[in-house]
Amino acid sequence: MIKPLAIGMVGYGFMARAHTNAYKRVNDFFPDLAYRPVLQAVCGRDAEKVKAFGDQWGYASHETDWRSLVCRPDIDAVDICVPNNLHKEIALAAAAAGKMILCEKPLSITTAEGKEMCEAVESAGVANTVWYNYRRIPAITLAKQLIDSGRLGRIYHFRANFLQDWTISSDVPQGGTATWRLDSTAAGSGVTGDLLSHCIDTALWLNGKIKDVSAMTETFVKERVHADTGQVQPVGIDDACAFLCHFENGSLGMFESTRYARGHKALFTFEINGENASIRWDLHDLNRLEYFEHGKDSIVRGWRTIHVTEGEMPYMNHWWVPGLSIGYEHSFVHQVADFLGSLEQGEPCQPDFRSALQTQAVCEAVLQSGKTREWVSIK
Ligand SMILES: NC(=O)C1=CN([C@@H]2O[C@H](COP(=O)(O)OP(=O)(O)OC[C@H]3O[C@@H](n4cnc5c(N)ncnc54)[C@H](OP(=O)(O)O)[C@@H]3O)[C@@H](O)[C@H]2O)C=CC1
Ligand SMILES: O=C1CO[C@H](CO)[C@@H](O)[C@@H]1O
Repeated sequence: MIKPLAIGMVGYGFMARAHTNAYKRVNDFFPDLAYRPVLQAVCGRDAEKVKAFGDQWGYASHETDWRSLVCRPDIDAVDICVPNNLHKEIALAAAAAGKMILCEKPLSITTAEGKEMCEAVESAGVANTVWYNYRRIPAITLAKQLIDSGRLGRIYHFRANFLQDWTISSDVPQGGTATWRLDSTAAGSGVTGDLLSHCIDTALWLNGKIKDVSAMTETFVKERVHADTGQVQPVGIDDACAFLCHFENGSLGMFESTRYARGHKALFTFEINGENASIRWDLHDLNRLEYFEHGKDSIVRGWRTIHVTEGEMPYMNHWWVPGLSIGYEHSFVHQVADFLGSLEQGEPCQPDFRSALQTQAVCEAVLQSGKTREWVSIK
């Protein structure tokens, strides 16, 4: 008998849509799972909008205060899809109420807060995961398999970018419901926590721990109108960030992110250079992995494209016939499938809070180094 898992969704914005879609799709494409998500309740402060979302997507009820939602006895798992400054408080309350937690990234605003969140879920013994969903794009999961199988040999370089251009205009306000990412109180940081956190999570997963970082951060537009107060206020987030790092395996890392790269909306790319082979990937072409293997005869050696659409490739036997592509939204379906699978196995679903804390520590060190202009070790 399949067991119901009652979801309490906090937030009804971009990620709430992506996650709800995943909860609705997962059992049809992963029919062997022992659990079935049930859309029990959704929460947001605007009663009319949250009700409309709940009705559209099929939630059984709605709430306007997350404190009521996390205490409801008919909720098994709380999904945190709200601005970053709310993650900690909601997670602590949910853990205290004995709920499983699926928390959006970044885990927290600071590493100290992240530690509290880890301690809370660990002492409550509740299942937990953080939505670093890009790991579950099949091409990235395949890259992990290729690296772990030793095909690349010793790794020398890991470089990653996450580029956007949506904040170039100084007319974009900070704060408010649509632009909370520019308000340091709500977001914690700018591109470091919002975008580089994805690159860092991917890097830690593929290439192991980072020892130290040296960063450069910039805030190009120094003042913006605050959407809530209408006042012009200083901007406290990083608009752009680039950092160098040493990985524990001896390789060097180079990372860059900005919201001022005209022409780029979501250019997430990475490249890994090993002694025997290199890999590169681009979110714009997410079903392909570029691969170069030095061992091939030199007359046929060269970069080749692996189409990650074959049944034996990660997750792909759950979708269409070989050769047909999947998209961004499937990474969330995969994360839900893995979370439900991990409940059955009694295993953590990675990245769990403890693992995501590593990403948080790197983000914090990057921001510190951006201020001090010194190398900072990761604690
Ligand atoms: N994994 C990924 O790739 C991505 C992750 N994210 C992360 O997801 C999180 C949410 O981002 P996103 O979905 O884009 O945000 P949105 O701005 O689209 O939605 C935020 C939601 O939070 C609700 N909200 C805000 N304050 C409260 C509150 N006090 N109580 C209850 N609900 C509240 C808002 O509704 P109302 O105003 O009515 O309260 C709104 O529904 C962030 O942490 C972000 O970093 C975002 C995008 C992609
Ligand atoms: O992956 C992502 C894409 O961009 C969003 C912002 O525009 C991020 O919040 C998100 O984590």
